Amino acid sequence: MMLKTITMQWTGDSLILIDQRKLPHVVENVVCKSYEEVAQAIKDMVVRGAPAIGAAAAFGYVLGAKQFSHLKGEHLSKAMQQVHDAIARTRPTAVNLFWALKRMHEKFLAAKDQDFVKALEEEAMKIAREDIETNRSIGRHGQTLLKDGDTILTHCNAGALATVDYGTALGVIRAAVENGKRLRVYVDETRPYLQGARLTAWELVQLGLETILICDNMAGWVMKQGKVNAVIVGADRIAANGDVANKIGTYTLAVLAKRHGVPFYVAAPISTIDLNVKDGSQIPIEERSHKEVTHVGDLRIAAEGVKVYNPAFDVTEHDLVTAIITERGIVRPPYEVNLKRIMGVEP
Ligand SMILES: CSC[C@@H](O)[C@@H](O)C(=O)COP(=O)(O)O
Repeated sequence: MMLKTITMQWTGDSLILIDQRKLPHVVENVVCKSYEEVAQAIKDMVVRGAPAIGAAAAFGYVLGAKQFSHLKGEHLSKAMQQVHDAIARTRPTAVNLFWALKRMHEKFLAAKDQDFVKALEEEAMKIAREDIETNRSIGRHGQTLLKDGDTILTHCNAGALATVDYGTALGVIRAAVENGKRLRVYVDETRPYLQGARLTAWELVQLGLETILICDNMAGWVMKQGKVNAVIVGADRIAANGDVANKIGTYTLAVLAKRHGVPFYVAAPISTIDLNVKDGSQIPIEERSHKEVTHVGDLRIAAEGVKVYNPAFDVTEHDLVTAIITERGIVRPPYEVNLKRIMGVEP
């Protein structure tokens, strides 16, 4: 069983990840041969973006199963729980990580006495292939919201690199272009980790789109000048009421979009919706290293001794979200009812 995309390759006994920390200057891979190495790669952001983290976690779980395949009964169950927990501890906000691990763990529990490694590998491949299909479908639905000549603003990276392939927010843009619409895209640099400048700009330029990089604090002025027709972002977790956790700075953009009458769209798979979380206040927000703020790359830019606050995500309240684009269609308010409906859960 093999899989090869820009973001990841599954060879059967290793997960090869493009090292997103080094892009766009260096295109280099990190080879993971154990679940511990996959967990470290997620934690260190070799691989990042909610759907990509989910798929990588699933393959990490398979590697764990291979490492412990000599065990039986209780010993095996304990070891697989340990694999699950080690990968789950890496990053707290993107629910796709927990969604994929739950799916893998349930498969393991159901497979038990059969060839569980084979069953798990099949499940991980299914998660990865489904993700590609899902993103294409998000694109098909989302592109209907855009028209020829539109200018889009996006934040962070919700492209092929943040998924197994194709992307969510960038998937919508790609699908529109594939449908013959000419688009221009403003890309927020996305301080402090610079996913926009380093990853999204790289992807869009390769796709041949007119791509304009701006600093995050320019978005308001660009909107005020009437240069933006729609904002499209991805999501790390969507609460039952439609509140959206996404990369820090997303909330600011949503407020600005409201102020300027610009539609604010969130493109995300159903696996990003967490009905167990009532509203955004219950979503855990990851705080990352102070060095991401005090430094650009390895260059220190802030005074020694300064205090730092570095939340990696924020929550945009549902009333600021014009629509949520999923693989099953476009969801509009009231989200409380319509998200459940699209997920096939009784409201
Ligand atoms: C399709 S990716 C959606 C989100 O995961 C993305 O916008 C984002 O916030 C990524 O954050 P990151 O910290 O780079 O993993």
